[in-house]
Amino acid sequence: MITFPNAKINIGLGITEKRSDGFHNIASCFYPVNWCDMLEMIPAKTLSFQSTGIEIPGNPDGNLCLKAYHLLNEKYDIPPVQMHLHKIIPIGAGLGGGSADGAFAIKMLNDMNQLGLSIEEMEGFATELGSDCPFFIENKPVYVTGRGEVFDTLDLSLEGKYIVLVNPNIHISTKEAYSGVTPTPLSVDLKQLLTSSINEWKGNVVNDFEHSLLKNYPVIDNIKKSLYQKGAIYASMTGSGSTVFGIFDDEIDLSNYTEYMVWSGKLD
Ligand SMILES: C[C@](O)(CO)[C@H](O)COP(=O)(O)OP(=O)(O)OC[C@H]1O[C@@H](n2ccc(N)nc2=O)[C@H](O)[C@@H]1O
Ligand SMILES: Nc1ncnc2c1ncn2[C@@H]1O[C@H](COP(=O)(O)OP(=O)(O)OP(=O)(O)O)[C@@H](O)[C@H]1O
Repeated sequence: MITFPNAKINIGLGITEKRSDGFHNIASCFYPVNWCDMLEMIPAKTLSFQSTGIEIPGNPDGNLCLKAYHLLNEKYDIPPVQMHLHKIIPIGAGLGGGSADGAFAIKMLNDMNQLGLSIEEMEGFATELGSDCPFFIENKPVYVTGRGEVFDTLDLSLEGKYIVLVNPNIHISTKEAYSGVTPTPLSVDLKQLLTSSINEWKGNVVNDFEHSLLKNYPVIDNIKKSLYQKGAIYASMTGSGSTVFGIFDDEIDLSNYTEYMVWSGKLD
């Protein structure tokens, strides 16, 4: 079985409160984009994992695909699989790529072994893997609060809009990025803003990580400015960086981003 775990962007990201468990409460819109990894699992005699494509830092035993397997195996004693991840989504990039791999692994193992898990049960397992993981179970635009696992429907469709994602090859650690932010309650009704016209977003829909990170990494700031110069209706850093996205009505010329990792396409 093969699947294509996709990235997400954060449209607006309020970091509202530091929690007693060390995490932060956030408020954001998570929106799927089709920049994808490839994940294959086939039944095997022993459990194994290999990855190709972009090199993944750290020990392969800590890969979220394997962690997903162990999580389900603990409870359901599932047979071994051979896993192959072809990594394409930039890492430490605010795109939730690792989280998508973990969540898709849960969904694949559920299907392959006919575990019959509900969406809520899979989201519960995904939350154990990471804060961004549960979103990728349903994988549709939502308004998110809590640590990233509380979902509220959002009447927002950007279908047909053209999106450009530019990653300046900088790896930003999520933990460090959170430690550089002072949590503040939302000063606007983010959910309402998101469901108003996209033309209202510029300057109003804010990612709280930008304040510190755009100062520390001028290249991120410059990419954001260049996307606006190219006519973006809205541009922002996603998650804890370092990727910046711009939303446009039509395709744009990408020739001045050749030194970066870039993905563009229409939103679903
Ligand atoms: C920045 C976002 O991508 C926005 O969607 C997410 O909040 C990050 O989610 P993630 O990469 O899945 O992060 P996790 O693997 O759960 O946590 C990594 C570290 O980030 C910090 N962290 C993460 C999520 C959160 N809501 N509050 C936090 O403070 C914690 O220090 C945690 O130890
Ligand atoms: N499947 C995976 N893909 C990428 N990184 C993984 C994966 N599994 C585990 N990791 C570990 O997670 C670290 C990256 O986590 P990090 O949260 O910074 O990035 P991310 O998962 O690409 O998404 P984001 O930047 O949005 O948080 C890597 O350095 C690696 O050690």
